Amino acid sequence: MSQQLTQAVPQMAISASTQELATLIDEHLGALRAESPSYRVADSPISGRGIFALRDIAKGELIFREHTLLVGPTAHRGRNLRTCTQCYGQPPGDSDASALCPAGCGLPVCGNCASSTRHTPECQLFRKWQPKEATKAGIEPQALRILSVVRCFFLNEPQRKLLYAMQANADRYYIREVERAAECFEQFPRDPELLEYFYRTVCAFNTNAFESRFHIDGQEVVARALFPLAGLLNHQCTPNAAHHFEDGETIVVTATERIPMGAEITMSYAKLLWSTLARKMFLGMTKHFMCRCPRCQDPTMDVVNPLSLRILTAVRVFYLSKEQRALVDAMQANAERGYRQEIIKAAQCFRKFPTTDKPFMDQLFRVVGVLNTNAFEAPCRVDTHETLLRGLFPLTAIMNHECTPNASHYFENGRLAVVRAARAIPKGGEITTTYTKILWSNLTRGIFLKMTKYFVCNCDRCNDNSENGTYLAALFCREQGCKGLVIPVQTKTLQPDWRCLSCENVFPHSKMARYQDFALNTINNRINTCSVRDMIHFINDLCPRFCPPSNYVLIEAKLNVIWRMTRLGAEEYSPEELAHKDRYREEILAILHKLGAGECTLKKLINEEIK
Ligand SMILES: C[S@@+](CC[C@H](N)C(=O)[O-])C[C@H]1O[C@@H](n2cnc3c(N)ncnc32)[C@H](O)[C@@H]1O
Repeated sequence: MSQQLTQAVPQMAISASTQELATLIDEHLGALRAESPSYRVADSPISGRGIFALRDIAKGELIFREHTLLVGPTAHRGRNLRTCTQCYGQPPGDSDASALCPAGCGLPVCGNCASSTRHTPECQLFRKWQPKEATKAGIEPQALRILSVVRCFFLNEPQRKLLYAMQANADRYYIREVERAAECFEQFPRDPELLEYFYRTVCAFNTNAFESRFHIDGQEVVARALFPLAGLLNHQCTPNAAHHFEDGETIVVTATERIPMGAEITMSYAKLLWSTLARKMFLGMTKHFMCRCPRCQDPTMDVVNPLSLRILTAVRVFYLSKEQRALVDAMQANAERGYRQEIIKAAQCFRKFPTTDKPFMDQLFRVVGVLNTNAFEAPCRVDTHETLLRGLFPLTAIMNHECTPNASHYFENGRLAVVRAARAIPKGGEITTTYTKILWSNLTRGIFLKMTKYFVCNCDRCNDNSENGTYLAALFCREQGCKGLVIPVQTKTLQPDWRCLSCENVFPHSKMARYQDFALNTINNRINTCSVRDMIHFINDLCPRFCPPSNYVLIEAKLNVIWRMTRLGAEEYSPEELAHKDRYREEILAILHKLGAGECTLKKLINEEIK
């Protein structure tokens, strides 16, 4: 494939602002700046500024190494948030609460880093803003559950008395349970006295009943049950007793710690791991009280809040030197209003976030724009603890995108980016990297770039609908009896027509997009649920019925098998399975070769896997 973007350009254009940026980057690199670098920052014909070869660069040659300018936790919901925000190791203990800074800033930090000079200013700032708690309450929906209330009619006299002695919060919402049930019957009793009894009972139920979970023949059953003694236990967010159900009719209450004589035995009505805010909302709305236990009074005992954690990287800009801040200011920030949400949502996690300070907020909005346009997610490992960092590497980020780029980058422990030539780069050629996965098809990359990076790529690969004969987008023809390959016709649109290479029939994009989605979902579902062994069978025997072997989704599935088998070790697999893995690897290397990817990161990873 001819590489139009990387052809030598005779004269490099360098505007004053680009020169200023280049100088700032040199200072940022410090000792990592080579004495006579093989590249320079200049104005790019692709977009804005880019990096260009100052001399011929050989394939595989190191182009530069760069440390982060700004780095912090990615703080993705659902990932392990219990990571020290300074050293990225795992704080001791096994709960989120034990990982949080004892001073109350709401950030997870290990014992060593809690008093470090790096944490102190961040801690002071977050405390000044007064962290609230993690948001999002899980409030249980009210269902129509009148049967258990009706059963009270069948209680004997002492049992009824006991029921009447139980607390019954008078909530109109509870009463609606009776009203909604009444609507289901033609002849629901309207006798005021009986209705009054119903209302009282439904309130007692809602105030005291448990949802007991137990198993019958392997099936989980949820029942609504009244246990008057257990119902007497008051709530504490960190209680001294726990309960479980032996079956729908027996509750067992156990002390979780030594309870001294005379002390009140408590249980939790809310889930132990819920945040303070979630617990408050649940208790307030469903149990009608405000808890005042020590945990509710002390937000530092709460779980790690991903929203306030994520803006840490942006906040760290305030601790950079004047020159470093100038470098951040000189970086591109795509004007995507959605990026601001990150700051707005985080601000809501603090009682005193300076939202009315416009210059401060504008600065944060700009920084978060810079981060979203330029930052990388780089894996980092401390001992056995693995995490993803969000790092700003200004020089690495200046590289423009090309779908089969001439340079590859990787990270050393989250804080050092290394950029190498994947192919020979002629003097004056722009040095490019890829923002997408290299094996994705033209359309998939196009949609990803448009939706997340806000541009349309115009590289040679994007303009070749066969992608150098790899046919990564190809699907089977929808015409009966024809098993030909169908590929997109036009290249500069995200909704092309598709044509069969055998029967030449043309299909609308909507039809082929549905087919591609079906293949993607079917294969990805298997990846998520199948063992490696079953996956190999699925790829070899079932996929060929509905997905051409060149399709990128199938190629990615083979890559997934390779990584999973590598992780578990060869001894786990039969010689036949290992032979399939070798075949998949050769197929993928052949595709990379066809694409002209050279010594790209994926090839490097696959070759390292062989070792
Ligand atoms: C990380 S920045 C790259 C450096 C940028 N050119 C600059 O001047 O700072 C990413 C942005 O560069 C632009 N860009 C990068 N590669 C591009 C390409 N192949 N075609 C069009 N725009 C591109 C897009 O605006 C993208 O959001």
